[in-house]
Amino acid sequence: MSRNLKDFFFKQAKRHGFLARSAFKLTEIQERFRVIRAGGSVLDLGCCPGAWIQVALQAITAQRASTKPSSLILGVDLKTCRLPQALEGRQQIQLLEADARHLQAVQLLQHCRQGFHTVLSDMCPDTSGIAAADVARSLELAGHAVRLALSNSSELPDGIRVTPPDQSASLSDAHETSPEGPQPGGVLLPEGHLVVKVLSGSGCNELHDYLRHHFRKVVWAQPKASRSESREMYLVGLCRQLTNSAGARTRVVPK
Ligand SMILES: C[S@@+](CC[C@H](N)C(=O)[O-])C[C@H]1O[C@@H](n2cnc3c(N)ncnc32)[C@H](O)[C@@H]1O
Repeated sequence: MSRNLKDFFFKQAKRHGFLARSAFKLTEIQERFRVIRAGGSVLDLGCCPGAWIQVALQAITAQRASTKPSSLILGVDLKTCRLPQALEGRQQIQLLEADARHLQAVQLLQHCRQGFHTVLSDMCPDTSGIAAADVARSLELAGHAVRLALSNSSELPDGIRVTPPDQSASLSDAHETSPEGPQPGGVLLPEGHLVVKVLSGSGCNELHDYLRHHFRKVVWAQPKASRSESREMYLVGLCRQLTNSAGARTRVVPK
């Protein structure tokens, strides 16, 4: 991105009262793919300083849907996220200070029992400047976001290391069981959407291919507000599909 464009997004963020220019990345993704729905629930991994929370709040409260009980944003970050006063009091926003690599889906479902309509991850590691190492660490974080969303860590592509899920932490009490077929693991509801940041490099295509088994459509997005020197890209998985044990997709009826 040119210096001018960089200044443009910085100024725009100030003008619109966004906490960071990153707001425009999610805004662009939302305008293109409608990943967040009015009245929906959103898990925002790596939420600090809170610009995506601001964008998500606008989306879930659109069409006067704010009073729906499902309307919630759960922001997770390693750091303490201090939101401005105007946001702090909003009942739709909950914050959790935690390392996403050590979280289990059941812990997140305690905040939103039905599951989330949208899972976002803008998590990124502190970069070292060594491209291969940075890509690997960003893929690891992306892998954890995918694990929490879908909870099928044993199927994650080679090269993506994730903490093994706690087998004792059963999700069966969080998602209804049905004799008709496979049930969702993780926190993402059937037909829900996923947005995950990765630094492009080795392993990204494998993650893309993996997600294709779980979503009706998977696309790459590179928002204009991303810095041109940055390798960051977003994988967008649209409409989660359930898979059976053989990996075949099953038609799901949205809740
Ligand atoms: C680019 S910032 C996110 C910006 C945010 N989307 C916004 O618009 O305000 C990346 C965040 O990921 C967080 N992060 C990195 N590793 C994490 C981890 N393992 N668990 C939780 N958060 C993490 C960092 O603390 C940082 O705040």
